[in-house]
Amino acid sequence: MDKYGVGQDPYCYAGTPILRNLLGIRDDPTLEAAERDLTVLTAEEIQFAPPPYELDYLKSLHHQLFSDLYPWAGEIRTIDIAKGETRFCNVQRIEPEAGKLFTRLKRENYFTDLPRDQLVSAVAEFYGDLNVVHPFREGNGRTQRMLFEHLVINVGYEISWEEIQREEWLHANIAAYYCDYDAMIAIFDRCIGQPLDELPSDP
Ligand SMILES: Nc1ncnc2c1ncn2[C@@H]1O[C@H](COP(=O)(O)OP(=O)(O)OP(=O)(O)O)[C@@H](O)[C@H]1O
Repeated sequence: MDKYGVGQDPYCYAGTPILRNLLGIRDDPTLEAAERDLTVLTAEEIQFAPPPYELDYLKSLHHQLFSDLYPWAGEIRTIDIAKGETRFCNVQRIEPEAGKLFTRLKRENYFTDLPRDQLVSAVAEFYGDLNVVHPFREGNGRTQRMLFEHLVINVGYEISWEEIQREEWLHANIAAYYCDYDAMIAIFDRCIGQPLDELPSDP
C-alpha cells in the first residue's frame, strides 16, 4: 500500500510509496525536502496575474511549481486518491466539478467588491470546496494556496499564511469536507489582512 491507500500506485517506484521524480530520489525525507526547497524557489518566480482564474490557471501554477521534480506537473491526476477518511473527487469528476466551482467564481466576479467579512466567508468556502477536487497527484495544497494568494490580492487585500499551524489547517480542511466551514473561515479571517490601498507606502 502507498500513503494514499490505493495499492500499487503507477506514480510511485514499484513496491514503494515514493513518487517517481526527475531527480531520481528514492526516499521520502529527501523527496519532501527537495519538494519544499524547489517550490520555495519556483514560488518566488511566479508572477501575480489577474483573472480569469480557472482550472487552466491552477494547472499552470502547478506546472510552474513542480515541473523540475515531476514529469506530470500541471496535469490532472489519473488515479483516485484519499487522505484519512477523505476521498477526493473521482478522476472522471475532476474537470466537471472544478468547472462548476470556477464558473461560480466567475459569476461572483472573483469576489470583487465584497465587504471583508463576506470576502472571508466566500474565500474560505471556495477553498474547502476546491480542496475536495484535489486535481493533482501531489502538490494540491501549495498550488491552491498560491491561487488563493492571487485571488485575494486581485480584490485588493494582503494575505499571509505565516501564523497558520499545520494541525489547525488540516482540521479546517477536514471539517470543510463535511461542509462545516467555520474553522476555515476563522483561518482566512487571520490570513486576509489589510486592504492593499490602506497600507502605508514606503517613505
Ligand atoms: N484528510 C484530509 N481531508 C481533507 N483535506 C486534506 C486532508 N489531508 C490533507 N488535506 C488537504 O490536502 C492538502 C495536501 O495535499 P497535497 O499533499 O496534494 O498538497 P501539498 O502541497 O503536497 O501539501 P501541503 O498543503 O501540506 O503543502 C493539505 O494542504 C490540506 O489542504
